[in-house]
Amino acid sequence: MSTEVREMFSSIATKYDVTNEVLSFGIHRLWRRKAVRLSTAKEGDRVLDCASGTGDLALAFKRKVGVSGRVVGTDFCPEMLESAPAKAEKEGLQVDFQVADAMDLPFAADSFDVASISFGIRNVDDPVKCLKEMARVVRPGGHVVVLEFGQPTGAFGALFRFYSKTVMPTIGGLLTGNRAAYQYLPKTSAAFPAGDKFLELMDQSGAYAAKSAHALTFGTAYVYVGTVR
Ligand SMILES: C[S@@+](CC[C@H](N)C(=O)[O-])C[C@H]1O[C@@H](n2cnc3c(N)ncnc32)[C@H](O)[C@@H]1O
Repeated sequence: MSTEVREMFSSIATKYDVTNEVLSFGIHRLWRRKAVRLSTAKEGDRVLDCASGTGDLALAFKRKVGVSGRVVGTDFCPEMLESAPAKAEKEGLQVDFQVADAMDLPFAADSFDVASISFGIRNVDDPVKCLKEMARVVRPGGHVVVLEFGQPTGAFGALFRFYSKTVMPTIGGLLTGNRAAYQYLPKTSAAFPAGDKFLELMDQSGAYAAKSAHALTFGTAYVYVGTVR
């Protein structure tokens, strides 16, 4: 499974940002800012962004923690990370990008104040193991922040399901040449635990003293925040 996921992201890596921008109408930027706010990260903090991809959330954290802070972005797909250092340099931001699996992080316990993962946890083989591993590298009292798609309900939900099942694969396919990757996205989002169900996964990890779920854009996405034991 993880090899297939890595190959899929490798195949869309160079077109990932532009496709993201088009398909989300730029809203992903607001969601990332909200995730940074909810993390309570502050100037000087050490932040690890897992499954960082092209680095957008890592860059958002670096803007927050400033020059005295440290941000590391990791991903198990080197091709996804390829454009991230140049994006950071263009903005004059110092972020360290490394290849690493979010379920087996090459960092000592308690190395970070915050660990994050955006639109990544849905793709890992074992989300509970990942939540546990992210908590391991964060100091007690620090935060793990997860940004992930949800399943909006009502009229907006119906519109979103139509959009994600028809428009997304068509536009995503045209822009990246990999229609299947943009069929995978709505399919996995529809099946992945959202809201209270995701909080149950956090409980199962046994790693969090407190947890909360914050719905974004009528539940299209959620930010989950866990306080590490
Ligand atoms: C949809 S992209 C999200 C990228 C980025 N976080 C963002 O918000 O745009 C999912 C990313 O998760 C990465 N990924 C999936 N499973 C992973 C794992 N087990 N360890 C590290 N990265 C993983 C993929 O390589 C891909 O870059």
